[in-house]
Amino acid sequence: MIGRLNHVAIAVPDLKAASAQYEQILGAKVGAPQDEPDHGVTVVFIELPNTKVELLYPLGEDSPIQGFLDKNPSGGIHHLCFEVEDIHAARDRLTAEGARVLGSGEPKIGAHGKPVLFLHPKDFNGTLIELEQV
Ligand SMILES: CC[C@H](C(=O)O)C(=O)SCCNC(=O)CCNC(=O)[C@H](O)C(C)(C)COP(=O)(O)OP(=O)(O)OC[C@H]1O[C@@H](n2cnc3c(N)ncnc32)[C@H](O)[C@@H]1OP(=O)(O)O
Ligand SMILES: [Co+2]
Repeated sequence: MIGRLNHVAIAVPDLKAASAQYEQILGAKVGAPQDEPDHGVTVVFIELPNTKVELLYPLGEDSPIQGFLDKNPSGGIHHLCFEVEDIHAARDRLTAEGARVLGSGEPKIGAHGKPVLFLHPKDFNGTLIELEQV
């Protein structure tokens, strides 16, 4: 069911500093910040030959990543995003297997304009999983 690793997301305390680090110290191709109010984050994508890094910074009062940054003030790996062909079929299969789909259970449009869903970290070895339909 899951396909390619679309991105590894890192929550950061300072988006500008983290972007500069990837661009200047790690020599990566860093995109411009994108506000995603529907998700409560500002994101920066870093294109790599085989996947992407998604830098995340809280946007707005009730950002879903604020709790994570409060617990991890220097930042940390926040989630893995896997690609799926059919996000509704994936959701239904995962739910049938007892996995918790976060939010309403209906996919939202993510940063790439594709439907995304999130699976509870406690059901996947302490790792927040995002699914993106490609
Ligand atoms: C623009 C979209 C973009 C894209 O790629 O297209 C994105 O990726 S948007 C990314 C931001 N959106 C989300 O993360 C949505 C899904 N996340 C959530 O709903 C919350 O973050 C949630 C429910 C996973 C955690 O929320 P919160 O931290 O406020 O809740 P708790 O404190 O109750 O946490 C419960 C439990 O889980 C642990 N936790 C929290 N976040 C993570 C994480 N990222 N990885 C691993 N574990 C996590 C937290 O420490 C608690 O554990 P406990 O042992 O009980 O302390
Ligand atoms: Co993501």
